[in-house]
Amino acid sequence: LSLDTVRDFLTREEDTIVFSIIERAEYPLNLPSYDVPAYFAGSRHDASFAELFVRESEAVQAKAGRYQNQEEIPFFPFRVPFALSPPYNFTSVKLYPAAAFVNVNDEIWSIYFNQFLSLLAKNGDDGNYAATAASDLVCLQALSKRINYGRYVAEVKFRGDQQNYITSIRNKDKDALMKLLSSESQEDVVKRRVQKKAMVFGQNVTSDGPVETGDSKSSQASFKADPSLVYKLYDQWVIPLTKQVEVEYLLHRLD
Ligand SMILES: C=C(O[C@@H]1C=C(C(=O)O)C=C[C@H]1O)C(=O)O
Repeated sequence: LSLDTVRDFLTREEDTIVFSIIERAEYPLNLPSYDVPAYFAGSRHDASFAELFVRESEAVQAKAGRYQNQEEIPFFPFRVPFALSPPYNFTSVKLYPAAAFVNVNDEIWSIYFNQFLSLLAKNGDDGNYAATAASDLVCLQALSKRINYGRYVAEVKFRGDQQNYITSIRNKDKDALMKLLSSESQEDVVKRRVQKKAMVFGQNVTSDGPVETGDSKSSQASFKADPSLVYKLYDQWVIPLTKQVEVEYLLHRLD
C-alpha cells in the first residue's frame, strides 16, 4: 500500500460516485419517501421508507458477507447479522485495529438527505419510491466507501512520516494533523477531475458518438447531473469528511 495505490482507489471510486449520482438525478425528489414516520404495508414505522429500505438491504448484504470487507461500513451496524457466506481473504492492508472503527456515516447520511439530495433531484413526486430508495442506497454506499477510505489514506501517511505524526498525535493536536495530511494541489486535481467526469459520463451518446452540446451555456442543462454540483459535492463534503476521517483515525493510531 502506497499513497499512489490509495489515490488510485479514490480515483476509481469517483467513477462509481459520479455514475450513482447520474442515476439518482434520473428520478424526481420523491419527498414522501424521506418522511418519518413512514406509513406503508398497513402500519406505521419508526423511520422513513428510505431508511427502512437501507436497513433491510444492509441486512441482506451483511448475510452475503459485504461487511467482512473492512473497507465497507454499514449505516446501521447494530442491525447487521452474521455473514452466511464462506469467509473471504481480503488482501487489502490491515488498518490499525484500535482505529479501524472510525467512520463518519452519520454525517454522510445527514448531508446526503438534508443538503445534497434537494440540489440534485428535480422537484416532483412520481410515487416510485422503491426505485429512488434503491438509487439512494447505491449513492450512500459509494460515498461511504470513499470517505471512510480516509482510514487507509491516514494509515499510509502515518507510516510514511511517523516522527511528525507521532508528535502531533501525542499532543492530540488536530490542527497540526490536518495540516500534515492536507495537500491543496491534490484536492484541486480531484475536484476538477470529478467535474470533468460528470461532463463525460453525463453526455447523451448516439451511435455516432457523444451528442454535440452546442454552446457552453446551453450545454450545462444537457448533462444528466450538473457537473458544478459534483464539484461542490467534493469541495464541501466529500473531501472535508475524508480529512475528518483521517484526523480521527490518526488520533487513535497509538491507542
Ligand atoms: C485523500 C488524501 O488526503 C487529503 C484529502 C484529499 C481528498 O479527499 O481527495 C486530497 C488531498 C488531501 O488533502 C490524499 O492525499 O490523497
